[in-house]
Amino acid sequence: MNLLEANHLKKYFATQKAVDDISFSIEAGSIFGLLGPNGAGKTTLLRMITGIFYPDEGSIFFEGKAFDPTKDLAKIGYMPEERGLYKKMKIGEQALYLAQLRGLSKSEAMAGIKKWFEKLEMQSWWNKKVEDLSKGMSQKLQFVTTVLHQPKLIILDEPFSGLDPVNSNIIKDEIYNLARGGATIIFSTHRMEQVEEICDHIILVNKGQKILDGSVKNVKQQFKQHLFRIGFESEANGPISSAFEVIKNNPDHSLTVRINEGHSPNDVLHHFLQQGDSIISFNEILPSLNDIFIQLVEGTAPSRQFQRANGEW
Ligand SMILES: Nc1ncnc2c1ncn2[C@@H]1O[C@H](COP(=O)(O)OP(=O)(O)OP(=O)(O)O)[C@@H](O)[C@H]1O
Repeated sequence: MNLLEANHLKKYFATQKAVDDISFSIEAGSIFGLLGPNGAGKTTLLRMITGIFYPDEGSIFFEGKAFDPTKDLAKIGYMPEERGLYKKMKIGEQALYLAQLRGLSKSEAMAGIKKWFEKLEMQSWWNKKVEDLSKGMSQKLQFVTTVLHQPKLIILDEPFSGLDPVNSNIIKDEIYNLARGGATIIFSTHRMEQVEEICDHIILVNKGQKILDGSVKNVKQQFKQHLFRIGFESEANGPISSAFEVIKNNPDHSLTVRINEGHSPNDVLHHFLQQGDSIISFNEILPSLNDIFIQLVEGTAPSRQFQRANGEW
């Protein structure tokens, strides 16, 4: 079941087509990556999903019904890229205030804050002011205030910016836990390695248009270049065949090969076995999301790691 469906959304600012006919759907309980370069239209899309902007055209459905910000916003937690915390307010009071603003009673809010502050080791922060927190600490506070009211849809714009690796992992685990508990997550970022690790499904937007939509697995399959890395016990005897092209002879007795059209991985294995080579590993090399992103957004060739550097492989 889809928690959210966006149909042909358009938002123009004067002549700037910030979002130009974008449609997508988000399955309930999934982690959905909204990707795109600077100025692509991500924030504008998120602002429409959170009722900050009305679309010029198109429609949004939330839980199968036309999106109604007055009713549905209580079920959404949005952590925008520009953080909105009151600098002079104490941390505990602020969390309490924001939770009540999102519909929790004081006792529900207190219980939630206690649970989250313990989980994220923030208990000693209660009487500190926001202005006394580091960037990473205020990021954690913002995360807590986003999820405290147990929203069905959690929208996180660059949630790891400013976090050290330990805190990034803690927040990442909590994102998984929230999804496992049934929440749906929209995750907007430029950091492709995090997307690859966390997201089930992605869309890539560029210049206001959607240019890619699919599961992380399918997208990587779609852009694969038939590259394989074959490990040998000792140097391969006969690395010449019409079935493949050697892209790189690696120092660890392995070859990176590209399989030629009309041939299969079995043909490659067959060739080396016939040559009497002892194969110890055989792995497909799929492009990283970073490669795919750069290829689609910049129009450059993929798999930079396999491009010639100074004429050498
Ligand atoms: N309120 C606005 N008024 C005029 N133009 C706007 C407004 N908001 C966004 N834009 C323009 O719309 C386009 C998309 O902007 P948006 O903020 O949605 O991009 P983004 O993908 O979130 O970028 P970033 O990754 O840099 O945050 C940009 O060209 C931007 O200048």
